[in-house]
Amino acid sequence: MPRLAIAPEVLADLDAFTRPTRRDAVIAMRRFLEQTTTAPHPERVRNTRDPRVATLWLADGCRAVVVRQRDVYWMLTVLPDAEAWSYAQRHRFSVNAAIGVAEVWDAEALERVEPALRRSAGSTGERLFGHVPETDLLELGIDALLVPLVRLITTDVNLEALEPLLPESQYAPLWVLGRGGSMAEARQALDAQAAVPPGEAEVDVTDLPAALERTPGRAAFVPGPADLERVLSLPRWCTFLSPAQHRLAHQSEYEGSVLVTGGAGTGKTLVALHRAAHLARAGEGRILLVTFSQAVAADVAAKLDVLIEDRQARERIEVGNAERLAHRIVAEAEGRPPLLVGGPDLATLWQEAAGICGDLHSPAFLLREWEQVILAQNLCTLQEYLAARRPGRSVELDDEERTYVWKAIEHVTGRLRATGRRTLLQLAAEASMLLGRDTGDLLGDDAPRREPYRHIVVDEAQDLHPAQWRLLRAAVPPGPDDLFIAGDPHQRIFDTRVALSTLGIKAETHRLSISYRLPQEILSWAVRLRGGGPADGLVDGVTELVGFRATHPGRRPEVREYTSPEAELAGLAVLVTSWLGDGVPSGEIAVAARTGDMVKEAKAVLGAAEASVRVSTLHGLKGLEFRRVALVGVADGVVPAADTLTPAAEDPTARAHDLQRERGLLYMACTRAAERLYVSYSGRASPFLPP
Ligand SMILES: Nc1ncnc2c1ncn2[C@@H]1O[C@H](COP(=O)(O)OP(=O)(O)OP(=O)(O)O)[C@@H](O)[C@H]1O
Repeated sequence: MPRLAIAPEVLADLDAFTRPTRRDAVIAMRRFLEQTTTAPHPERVRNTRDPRVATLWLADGCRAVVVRQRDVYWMLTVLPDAEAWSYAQRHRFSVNAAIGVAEVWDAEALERVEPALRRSAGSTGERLFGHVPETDLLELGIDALLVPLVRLITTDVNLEALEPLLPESQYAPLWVLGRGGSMAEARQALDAQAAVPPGEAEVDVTDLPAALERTPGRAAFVPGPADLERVLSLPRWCTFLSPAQHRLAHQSEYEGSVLVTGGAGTGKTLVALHRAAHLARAGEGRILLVTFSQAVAADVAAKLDVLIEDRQARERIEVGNAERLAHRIVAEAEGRPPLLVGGPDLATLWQEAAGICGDLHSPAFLLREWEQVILAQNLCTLQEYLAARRPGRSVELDDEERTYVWKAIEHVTGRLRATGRRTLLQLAAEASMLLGRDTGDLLGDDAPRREPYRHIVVDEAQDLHPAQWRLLRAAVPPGPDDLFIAGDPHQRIFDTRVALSTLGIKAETHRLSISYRLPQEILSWAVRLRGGGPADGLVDGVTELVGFRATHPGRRPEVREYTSPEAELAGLAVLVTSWLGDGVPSGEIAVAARTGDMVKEAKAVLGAAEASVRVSTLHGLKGLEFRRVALVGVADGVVPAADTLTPAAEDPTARAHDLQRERGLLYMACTRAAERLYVSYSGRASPFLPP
């Protein structure tokens, strides 16, 4: 029986055919797998660059291109007849000599660009890889046939133009070298292309079937018709991960905790979903998948339903957020749901507290001190507070001042206690103490009384507060695969700059750097907006955005200036109407603004224009993705929101952090757009917008 491996492109290719043709094509594939008498058979194509390539007739005007070796057929694409033959003639198929993965490259297109490269090389002495010895290029897995062409490349722009024509496993190390990276860095980029390391044995470049087994992102083996149906009917992200994503999600076991960082759209959520699925299938205990909000949780839960076929495994995973977990634990312990304090009441209490301090410190200063120093370190007594470090707070407080501040804060906590109310962070702190007390050494398998989870997978980890981290830490016993954490410090939208190591979470760290969501133009614009600089939190030290790149080109973001807010809103209505007119489903369009008032105005104007799409605050976009995103009111004084900034006179460090947070918020919102980004303002532009 033949063994069939499906490439990811086949899914979208089949969708391009009419429904009856698609159905016939799938029936033909099934017959091929089962080798029935009516099964299609491989037909040779004339003038191919590779003798192993053939086509399979699947339906009228619909043909698959396969590369065959021994009993394995790698199905690369499904196209109308003439296009299938042309594809078969144009491409080469090889095994990367360094890491043993299967590769496809458009040899004809490369031959066509060679004269232009030669001309450009002739007109200048410059060579991007002139200094790199041939042995190094070969060591980096560059195919010997390609080395002469690589030698002709003069600039990184030349190289980038070749990206669509080269296999990613050859492009990735070249890209690093081309930007001045060292051999070691280029080797790292190459190794990241191996989903399954080739092991000690030397790679056999003639063994394509073995290479396909090492290339799960480009070849899904379908042993039988049921597997075939499943791969063809599921969305692509369920089956095909990039090598780095695959390795992270499917490693059989990690010794302890894992942290995955990466820029926007690099697949962190996807990896978290696949890791949760992997752990659930391995079948040991309950798993909590923590997301940021209930809205995102619903989306994540629906994706898990699609990803995990086995119902028992699916039921092992609970999707929730830290607030909900804390609420449940406290409710269970106290026998009734805890009462939460409302925002206005809390604001009044902080006003009173500031009065107690003789108005030496503002309510905002006291609130920060409480959340970022006292709750963050779980300080329970004045003595502990007097002895504590106050990281991130630049205003020094001597013992006397700290005692005043403590008293003021005690006023708030005392009033809350007296009225039986709590904040969400207090609830988290309480829940982690309850878990510590109730589980303690009961976390083992012998007495799993309140042991909540065997594994916790955390997405959007950059915005969790230390109190919430302590809760998660207490909710899973330390051990192999206890915490799998994904986050991006550059997208942080709250003031929670905490390194996991300071919370006793020692995580091995990995990084994803290729964005599958953002077109290159949106990515580079957003990076300029973010400042490209480092961000702290999660990891020790800082995370840089260097090496962050996109897989595809697109349109540049459109930035529009208006003379008045009315004109800006009218412009928004025209824009969204035109997007809907382009056939973009309303669920794939998002409009957002910094303030609630602007959200209301945008809703009103879009409602009047019968352009009903999602409209939210910038915060409301977190964790989501849309084809097209319009951000309005991105003006000076609005972004950053003046009322959220600590006055520099009061605490310059806090102000700098506030500005970073606001910048991160705008960056996060901009990077939700998979296809088009529109940003508008009236008056002066936000200082965050790149020139
Ligand atoms: N290997 C891949 N191939 C194709 N598409 C991918 C791949 N990895 C991720 N994607 C797609 O890219 C998009 C972004 O993925 P995901 O939401 O997991 O990224 P993220 O890193 O969590 O993003 P963010 O931090 O910006 O929220 C999704 O549409 C996802 O399906």
